[in-house]
This record gives sequence, C-alpha cells and structure tokens, in this order.
Amino acid sequence: MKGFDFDFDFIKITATDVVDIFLVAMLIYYVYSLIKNTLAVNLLLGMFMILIFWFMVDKLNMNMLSTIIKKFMDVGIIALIIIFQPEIRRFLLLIGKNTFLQKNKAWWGYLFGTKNIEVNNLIRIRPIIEACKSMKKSRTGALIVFVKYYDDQLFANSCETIDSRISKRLLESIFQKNSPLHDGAVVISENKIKSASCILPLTDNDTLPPQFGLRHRAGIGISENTDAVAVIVSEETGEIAYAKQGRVRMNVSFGELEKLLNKDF
Ligand SMILES: Nc1ncnc2c1ncn2[C@@H]1O[C@H](COP(=O)(O)OP(=O)(O)OP(=O)(O)O)[C@@H](O)[C@H]1O
Repeated sequence: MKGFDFDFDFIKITATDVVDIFLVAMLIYYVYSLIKNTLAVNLLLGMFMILIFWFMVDKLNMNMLSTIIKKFMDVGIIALIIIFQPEIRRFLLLIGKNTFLQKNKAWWGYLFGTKNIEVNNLIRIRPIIEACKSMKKSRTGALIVFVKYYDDQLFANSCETIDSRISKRLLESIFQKNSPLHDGAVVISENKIKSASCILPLTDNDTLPPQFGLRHRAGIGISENTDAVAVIVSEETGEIAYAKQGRVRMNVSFGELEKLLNKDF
C-alpha cells in the first residue's frame, strides 16, 4: 500500500481515503437526488439547524440546554428512520435496482432469455399503449399504476380485485365515465390487471404546479412511497404524464411511453 501514499507532511492521503471520499460523495449525491423537490429537504435543513444550534450551545457551556438537545439527539436516529422511512425505502430500492446483476441485463438475458423478456413486454405494453391512445382521444381520465411486487396490504382497503389478463378493451371499460370502477387507479402487476378503483396516497409535494389535481397527485404519491410507476391520462387535456420516484414527466409521447414502460415495467 505504501506506493499509493502521498505524504505532504501536514496531510497524509492514502488510497483508502480517496475511495472513502469518493463513496461519501456518491452517497451524498444519491441522497440529494432522492430527496430533491420533496419535503424531506426541509426536514433535513431543520435537523441541520438543530445540530448547529447544539454545537454553539455546547461551545458556550450552556449545560442545561445542551443536555436537553443531547437527549433529543439520542433518540434522533429512531426519529430519523421514522421520518425518512419513504426515502430510506426508495434508497434501498435504488441500490437494489442498480446492483451489478440488475444493471447488466446481458446476464439476465443469458440466464433467463432476453427474447422472452422482450416478447413478454410487448404483449403487456401494447394493449396499455393502445388503451391510452383511445382514452386520450376520447378525453377519458385514467390512472394506471405499475408495481413490480403486488403488495396486498397496500391495495387491500379500497381496491376492487380484477386479476385479469391485460387488455385494451378492459382498460377502456374500467375508465369509461359510467363504469362503477372508473374512479381511482388500476394496478397492473405480474402481467395482470390486478385491481381497479384503488385509492392511492396523495403526494404532499407543495412545489407541483397548481393545475395538478387529485389524479396527478395520487400518481405521483404512489411513485414516491413505492417502486411503482404511474401513467396518468388527463381528462381535461388528454395529455399523458408519467410519474416515477416522486417526479413527473408531462406530455409524454406514445413512443416515449413505450420505451419508459419497457424499461421500468
Ligand atoms: N387518492 C386517489 N387515488 C386514486 N385516484 C384518485 C384519488 N383521488 C382522486 N382520484 C381520481 O382523480 C379523479 C379526479 O381527478 P382531478 O380532476 O382532481 O385530477 P387532475 O389531476 O386535475 O386530472 P385531470 O386532468 O384528469 O382533471 C377522481 O375522479 C378519481 O378518479
């Protein structure tokens, strides 16, 4: 290891330090990209202010105040886990999704057959794209959520179970204005339309444009809290929006939609 060491007398940087700094920089970048534009930024700023205040109080030897803040900080890690639960969950999902095996699709192709995956994707995605095209034309509002792992608990309360093959006509009839199931979201998972009429958690992101109503807020909300992506067809404009990890892409073309779903679903 000696060959990698730089000794500037006052500062000694080893190869391990360089790797350490690199990893911390990556960690900060990942955390930043996860919490950007969310309420978590304000929470983090609040905690940072408390830390600075604590540091000052400690330096000024204000023992009582310092002890109170210290007691608060002692349980801080548990509070942090509770407050940042959605972000921690998303962070772990992000790491899982970016691991070597997941990223290197060639390995998946080799192990499970790329052709099959592509063919399956087309079978799943085409009817959805066709349904979106027709709903855009007829200005039918729709919210379709794609989840990798269907969480019964998350969808148990409000949803109507469908458990059917994905079909254009079924999607159209669910969202048709007179259908009893048209309110709420359709959830697609494991190659099936799992449920309809689902009430989803709304995002509390206050930086979203004011024209975003409940449908968009519900689509963004579910993508914030889980690994789900959501396709939203606006009833007002017919515009297609795509929500992922709490962020929304507006005015998505059908070509783009196909690519996005192929990648994420
Ligand atoms: N929590 C929820 N979960 C799922 N769907 C919801 C939820 N709240 C509202 N919706 C759906 O959104 C519809 C109302 O949409 P709203 O007009 O507020 O949305 P919007 O984002 O402005 O979209 P649009 O452009 O289609 O009007 C409801 O009829 C219902 O189907």
